[in-house]
Amino acid sequence: MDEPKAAKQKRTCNKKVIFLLGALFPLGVIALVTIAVVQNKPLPKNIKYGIVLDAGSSHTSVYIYEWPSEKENDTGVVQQINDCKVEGNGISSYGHEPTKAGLSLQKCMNKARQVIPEMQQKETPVYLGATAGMRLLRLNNATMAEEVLSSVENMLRSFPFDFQGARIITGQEEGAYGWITINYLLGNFIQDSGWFKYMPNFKPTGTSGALDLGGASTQITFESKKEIESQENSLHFRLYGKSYDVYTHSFLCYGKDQALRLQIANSVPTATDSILMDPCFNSGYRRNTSTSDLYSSPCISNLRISTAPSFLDVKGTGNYQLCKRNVEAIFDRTRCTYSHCSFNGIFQPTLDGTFGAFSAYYFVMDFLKLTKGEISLDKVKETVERHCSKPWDEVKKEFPKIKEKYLSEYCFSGTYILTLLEFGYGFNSENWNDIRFLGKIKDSDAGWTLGYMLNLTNMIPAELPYSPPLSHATYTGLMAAFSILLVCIILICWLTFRKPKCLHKGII
Ligand SMILES: Nc1nc2c(ncn2[C@@H]2O[C@H](COP(=O)(O)OP(=O)(O)OP(=O)(O)O)[C@@H](O)[C@H]2O)c(=O)[nH]1
Ligand SMILES: [Ca+2]
Repeated sequence: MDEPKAAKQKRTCNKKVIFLLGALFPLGVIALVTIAVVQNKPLPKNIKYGIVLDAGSSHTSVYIYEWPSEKENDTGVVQQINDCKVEGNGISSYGHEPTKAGLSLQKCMNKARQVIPEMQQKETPVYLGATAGMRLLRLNNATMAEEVLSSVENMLRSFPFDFQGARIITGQEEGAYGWITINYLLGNFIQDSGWFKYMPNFKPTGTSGALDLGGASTQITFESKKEIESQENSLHFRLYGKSYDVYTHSFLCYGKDQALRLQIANSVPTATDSILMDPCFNSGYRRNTSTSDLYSSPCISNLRISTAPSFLDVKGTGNYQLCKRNVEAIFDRTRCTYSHCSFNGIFQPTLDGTFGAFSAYYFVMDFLKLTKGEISLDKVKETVERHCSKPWDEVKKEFPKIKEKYLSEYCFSGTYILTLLEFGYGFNSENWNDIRFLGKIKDSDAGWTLGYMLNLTNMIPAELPYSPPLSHATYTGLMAAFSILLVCIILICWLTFRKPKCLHKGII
C-alpha cells in the first residue's frame, strides 16, 4: 500500500528539521570555541618591579621583586627574582669614609639595570632600609650616620629608577615586616580570611611567628592572644579583612656579631698576658682582636676595662658547656616589672604557635644539618657540643670552601642560638619543634625587605578585595555556552511545534 503523501511529506519535513539542527550544532560549537579562544587569549603580561636594599650591619643585599600589575592586591603574587650581595662590609662600616658607602652599591645596582627592562626602570621604586649597624653608628656618631645615608642616597639617585628614600628603620619595623614577609609567603593571611573559611572542615592555620637573627640585632615577633603589657611591644594590623594583635621586640646588641663581642668583652678580666682562652672557638683556633675595636661598639661601652691590653690573642678551647655558661652571662634574667619577661627586663607573653627562624638562625642550623625534619632539642645540643669539641684543623679540613669568618664562629653561633632560644625566649623540648628554620620560602628570601616593600607600595589591603567566584574568562565562556544552548532550545521548540510550512503549501 502506498504511503499517504501527507505522511511522506511530514517525514521529509522532519528530515529537514534534523538536518537544520545538525548544521546548527557544529555552528554553535564553533561559536563557543571561538568565544572561548578570543576571551582566553593570554593578555600581554604587565609586570611591575620593585627594588629593596637591605643595609644590614654585616653586609648589604639588593633584592628585586616582580608581580603582575593587575593582581597586585592578591596575596602571594610578589616574588623575588634576583638578589645581589654587595661586596665588602655593611654601610655602617664606612663611617670614616662615607663616599665609599655609596660606591659599594654600584655593582649590584648596575646588575639591577640589566634585570629590569629599560622601559620599566623609571617606574620601579627603590627603597633602602638600614638596620642595626646604622642604629649603632647613629648612637656613636649621628653626623657620620647622616653622611653615610646621604652617600648611599646620592648613589641610588644616580640610577634611572624611582628612588623612594634611604632610612634607618626601627627595630619594631624590622620585626613587623619580617613577620609580614613570612606569613605573606606562607599564604597564612588569605587562608585565615579567604572564602574557604566557610568550608565545613576548615581549620585556620593561624600565623607563624618570626625569629630573625642578624649581626647586630635580633627580633622576635608573634601573634599573641594574651594582653601585650608594654605599648612599645604591641602591633596591630588589619590585613585582608582580619585583625592581628602582634607582639614584637628587637634586641639591639643581641645579633650574633655583637653577642660574640659581648661574650669576649665579659671574659677580658680573665685574660693573662693578653691571652684570652675562649671556649666558644674550636681548640687550636686563634684570632687577634684589637680591644679598641672591641670597645668601639656602643653595646660594649659599659664593659670597657681601662687596664685591658691593646690586643687580645683569643685562643679557642672548644668547650660547649663553658661556652654556654659564658653566653648565658650576657642575658640578664634577674629583673622584670611585667607578668613575664624574656631577658633584660623586656616583656614577653607566653610563646604561642609556630615560628619561622631565618637569617643567621638558618645559616648556622643549615651548616649543622639541623633544618630538616623533626629534631629534638637534646639532639641539637648534642650536635653543637660535638661540633665545638672538634679541633680547628679538623674543621678546616672538613670544610675547606667555607669562609674562615663563618667557619670559625659556628661553635659560638650554635651555642648562642640555643641559649637565646631556650634561656632567652623560653623555648623548651616541648615546643622546640614549633620552630622551622627557613632560608627561602618559594624562592624568596625570608627577611623584612619584602614586607617593607608590600607596605610602602600599599600592596596589602586592609579589607579583603572583592573577587567574584568565577574568573572573567569562565564567566564569559559560561554565558556564551548557555546563550547558545538557549538559542538551540528555542529553535528546536520552534521547529518542532510550528505548523510545518511544507504542509501549508496546500497539500492537505
Ligand atoms: N654562615 C654564614 N653566615 C652568614 C652568611 N651571611 C651572613 N652571615 C652572618 O650571619 C650573621 C647575620 O647576617 P645577616 O642576617 O645578613 O645580618 P645583617 O642583616 O647584616 O645584620 P642586622 O643589621 O643585625 O640585621 C652575620 O654575623 C653574618 O656575618 C652566610 O651565608 N653564611
Ligand atoms: Ca638583617
